[in-house]
Amino acid sequence: MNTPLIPPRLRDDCMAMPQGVSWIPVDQALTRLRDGITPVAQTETVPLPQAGGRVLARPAIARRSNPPAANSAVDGYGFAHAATGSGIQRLPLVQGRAAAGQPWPHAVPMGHAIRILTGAILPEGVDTVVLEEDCATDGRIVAFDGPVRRGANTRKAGEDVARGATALPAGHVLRAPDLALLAALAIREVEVFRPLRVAVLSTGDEIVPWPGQPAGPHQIPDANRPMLLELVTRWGAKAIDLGHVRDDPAAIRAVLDRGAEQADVILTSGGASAGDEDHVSALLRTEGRLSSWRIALKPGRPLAIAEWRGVPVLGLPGNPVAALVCALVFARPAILRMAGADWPERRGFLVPAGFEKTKKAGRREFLRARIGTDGQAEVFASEGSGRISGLSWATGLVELPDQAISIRPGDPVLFLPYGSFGL
Ligand SMILES: Nc1nc2c(c(=O)[nH]1)N[C@H]1C(S)=C(S)[C@@H](COP(=O)(O)OP(=O)(O)OC[C@H]3O[C@@H](n4cnc5c(N)ncnc54)[C@H](O)[C@@H]3O)O[C@H]1N2
Ligand code: MOO
Repeated sequence: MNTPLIPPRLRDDCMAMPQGVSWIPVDQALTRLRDGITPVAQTETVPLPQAGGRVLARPAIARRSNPPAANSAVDGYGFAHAATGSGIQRLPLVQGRAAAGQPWPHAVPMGHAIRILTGAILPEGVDTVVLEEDCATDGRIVAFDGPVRRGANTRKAGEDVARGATALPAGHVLRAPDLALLAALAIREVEVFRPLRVAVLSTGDEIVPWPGQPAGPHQIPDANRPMLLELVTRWGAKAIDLGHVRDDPAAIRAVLDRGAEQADVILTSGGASAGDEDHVSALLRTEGRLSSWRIALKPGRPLAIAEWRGVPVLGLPGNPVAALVCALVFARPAILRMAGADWPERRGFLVPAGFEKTKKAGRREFLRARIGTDGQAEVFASEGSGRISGLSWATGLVELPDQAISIRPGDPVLFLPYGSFGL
């Protein structure tokens, strides 16, 4: 007699795991990922104007001080403090002037003053400057109300950075303000790590590559690939577009091989979970080295962290929302660290929740969010992982801790602006 089939109790929760199987907490998966990373070793020297977005391979050492010499912080009149006191001061003016780029080459006699402009090197005999707005003058004498503070309105040589000091450490990603700093310190070129090569690949029989034929009703345009290529480019990597492959293990294997030859890291999307056509995770498990899979994360639980022919692979879930969240939370720190930068921790700030939510304990959740005019975090109306419009609606993510179970309006929640992920 046939035994009747007995299904498990209906839970309708894709985070509910079979007996004995546990989800890997996000922090543990991130630690494993970080520990498995070997940063690129090759470096190159590039001229400063081309160094934006690159990662310093050596500390940047100041070749000159900033400022190089003591100078005036304002337009005014300079003199030796020792010759002044309390009450109205009247000092004869030296007939000349010290301006930025036009230093006064003589000494200013004790008890005299000189017209001086912002940025001008303090002439010999000058250690203090009084603002022109605080002075009266007839061109021969300058008068002001004392006492003035010794050294007022002046900047000391090297008060910002002294020659020989470390201006920026190795591992620093150069941004626009850093180029200003290094230029000021006469650093004309920098040694940086070579750009990381990141290959991006989409999978799925339903996916129509872009640019491609018009999509039929059973097909959808490839939304993940343009997103991921743009992200990795923004993160300073050289993006390698491996295109789109069908749900065919042989074809996916061949493209992963190509990726492992051409790139330092491979990002795939789709086929990460455990369905009949989820070949990416299956291949990574059987022929690669899968280190983490099934992460206690929503969205993005099927994220696969693995190696293919020695090259790290992040098998991102196909749902675009999950693909973005996994890219920001996992791929970004991995890519930056591999590129030689410090491992970036997620940085956000606490804001009052402008929403109410219950969640299961034991999973990290990321919600599409933005800050409303009241300063509270609003979340997108749907948590559906295919609702791509919410990604554009949002200006960041709210991260809910593993153990949180209920969030009420006004509770502090962590808001991670897109900008904190380099978007
Ligand atoms: N029985 C279960 N089914 C699913 C589970 C589960 O635990 N049990 N997990 C769900 C979750 S969560 C996600 S996320 C998806 C992830 O699955 P895959 O990584 O295997 O992704 P696919 O099945 O290939 O695609 C999912 C979804 O995303 C669309 N997609 C895929 N690639 C793209 C692309 N490049 N651009 C735009 N959209 C894309 C695809 O058409 C599917 O609709 O699995 C759930 N299922
Ligand atoms: O969690 Mo899936 O990763 O919903 O999109």
